[in-house]
Amino acid sequence: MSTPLVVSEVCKSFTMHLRGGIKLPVVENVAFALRAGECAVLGGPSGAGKSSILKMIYGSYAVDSGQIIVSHGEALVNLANADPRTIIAIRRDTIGYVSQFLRAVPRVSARDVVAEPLIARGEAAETARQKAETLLAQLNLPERLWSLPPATFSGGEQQRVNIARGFITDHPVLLLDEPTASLDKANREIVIDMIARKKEAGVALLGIFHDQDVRDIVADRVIDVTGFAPERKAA
Ligand SMILES: Nc1ncnc2c1ncn2[C@@H]1O[C@H](COP(=O)(O)OP(=O)(O)OP(=O)(O)O)[C@@H](O)[C@H]1O
Repeated sequence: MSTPLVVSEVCKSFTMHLRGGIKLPVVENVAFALRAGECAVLGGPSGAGKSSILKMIYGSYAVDSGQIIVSHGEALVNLANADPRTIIAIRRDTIGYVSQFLRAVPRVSARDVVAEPLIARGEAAETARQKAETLLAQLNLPERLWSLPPATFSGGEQQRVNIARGFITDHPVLLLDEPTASLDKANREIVIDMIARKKEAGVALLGIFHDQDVRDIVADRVIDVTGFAPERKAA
């Protein structure tokens, strides 16, 4: 079984420039590997560093030290020191990310927001839009909303657009930050089903799910982030 992501010895602290430059360590020596076809879940209390770990893997947060090795096409790339162009290419082709909140682009329809990652990978616009519609229908987003910009949608509607956008490509690694937080039970079950299908397709998923029921269903294993707490190491 392939291992598309290996995290080792990753440390992260935040420097508070407005507080005299003090350093707040968040996680130390983060280490785990993600296998194709599994869904691992980051566990631990609020503030333990779960979102920070996802953001480092997506290249949104810088890494202080350590390695995040991702299989990108034929190459192995260390995301911890990758240049911005490489990070953009990895986001286009290798690592997908569903955040908790949709960053809505003004005047772009929900259909096009969802289709955009496929078009960026070279898919014909019409094919991408059709696939977007299929996903939006699957997620029960009313058809009358498809041609509207999502800025005025409800929280749950925006989240479904976000999920469709994250799931439309066949990225080998998919990061999920609370993808079901604003959804009702019926739509949560649809997303659980979509996660299962990604696993069957060999995608490696890493998620944060505060909803215990969802977590119990989707998680093949839980990575306890408290094990990477700086305080514990010092003790
Ligand atoms: N951009 C930032 N600047 C400064 N501190 C930050 C930043 N992002 C996160 N932190 C701090 O890092 C710590 C870990 O935050 P993080 O969001 O990763 O935790 P979490 O486990 O995902 O929490 P939650 O379950 O509440 O979402 C917190 O103390 C938080 O205040």
